Amino acid sequence: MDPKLVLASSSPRRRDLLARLGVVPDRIASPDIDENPRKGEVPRVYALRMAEEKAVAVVRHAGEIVVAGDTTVAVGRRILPQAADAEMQRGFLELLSGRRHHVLSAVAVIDAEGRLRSRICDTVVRFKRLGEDEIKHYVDCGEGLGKAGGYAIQGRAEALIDWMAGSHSGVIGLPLYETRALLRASGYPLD
Ligand SMILES: Cc1cn([C@H]2C[C@H](O)[C@@H](COP(=O)(O)OP(=O)(O)OP(=O)(O)O)O2)c(=O)[nH]c1=O
Repeated sequence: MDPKLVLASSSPRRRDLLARLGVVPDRIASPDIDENPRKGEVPRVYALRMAEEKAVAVVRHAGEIVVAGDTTVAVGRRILPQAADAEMQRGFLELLSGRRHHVLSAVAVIDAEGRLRSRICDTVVRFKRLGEDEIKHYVDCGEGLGKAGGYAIQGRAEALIDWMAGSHSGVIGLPLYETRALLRASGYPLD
């Protein structure tokens, strides 16, 4: 019998990204972990640790495969968390304006035997120099709230991004190339 798949995520974007692999999770569980970075923890280590801790945090029944993800926006060593309000979002966009930053997107899969595998994808994104009016309009549209770094590349932010190198799906929340590879390596039947 094919293994059951659990998506350990409260993010609707991760569910939608799995659908682009033709995958519908059998169960969705919200991981409840401490997302505070450790002192001096570098972004890529943090993102991988978050994805792995989310996968481990949800209950895995016999025969189930668990998949989790974490998307971390980093400017140098500084991690930009999810924008909690408009003020925070404005500050992030002022910081991101006219410069490159990294989006570290990690995916972790626990197979039916309990083995954990994880991969990370590092995408470089550059916003154009943003005018006050562009920042105001983007903040006012509200799509960046609750998103790492205060923006959503799958939304209106993409029109403000003049260059990127890496994985578009990774910036949104689940790098599809790495996710497909890990699900196949973990025995999930995926073409
Ligand atoms: C940079 C970026 C982030 N995001 C979102 C993806 C994630 O939902 C969120 C990053 O926070 P995460 O902590 O990765 O994910 P989450 O808290 O939303 O969900 P869970 O931990 O339960 O899986 O930001 C976008 O939707 N578009 C983007 O361009």
